[in-house]
Amino acid sequence: MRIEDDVEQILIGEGELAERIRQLGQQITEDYEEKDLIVVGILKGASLFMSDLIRKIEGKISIDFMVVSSYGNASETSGVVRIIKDLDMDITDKHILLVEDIIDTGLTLAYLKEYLCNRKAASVRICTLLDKPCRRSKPVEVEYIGFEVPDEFIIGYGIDYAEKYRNLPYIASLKRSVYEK
Ligand SMILES: O=P(O)(O)OC[C@H]1O[C@H](OP(=O)(O)OP(=O)(O)O)[C@H](O)[C@@H]1O
Ligand code: HPA
Ligand SMILES: [Mg+2]
Repeated sequence: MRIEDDVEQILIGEGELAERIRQLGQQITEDYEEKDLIVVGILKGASLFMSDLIRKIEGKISIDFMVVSSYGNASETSGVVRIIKDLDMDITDKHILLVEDIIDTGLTLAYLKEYLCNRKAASVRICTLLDKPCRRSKPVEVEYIGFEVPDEFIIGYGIDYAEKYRNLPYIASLKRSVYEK
């Protein structure tokens, strides 16, 4: 079976992604002018978005990564946010921008925001490529949003189902028959 056979619908194409990421980069550049900024990518999902976004941010930023997981191979959250790799850097008095691929229930980002605020960062803001607001169970403030997506299981551009489909260059919905069997 080809990977495309599991795609229900392409929701956001490559061109649209590139243009929105350019706009986000410009906005972040303006908002953090003269500030000591660490951009933190949340792996694995944000890997592609992070690498494209930071190339659209001007200025002397630093980058770091965390590896966090709560979905595993399932299509619903386990409810437990596991930190598999923590930050390498000391974030005391630094401005932190968390970069995520998708906010769904809000559990992951609410947990991470509190976790980093407790480490005495100067500020912690969130930039997510996708927002699925209809599924939110944990409210969390998000400063930068790329696109809103419907209540479908999303794949592509870094986002997986059971560790597959991250390599699709666009954002798509996954056929129900794939995750409901
Ligand atoms: O708002 P929530 O319901 O918490 O869902 C969002 C989180 O779920 C996904 O991570 P996942 O646990 O699948 O890890 P991954 O990035 O390695 O795929 C996604 O990358 C977000 O981090
Ligand atoms: O729709 C989704 N797709 C993949 N991973 C996710 N994690 C939260 N929501 C999703
Ligand atoms: Mg995942």
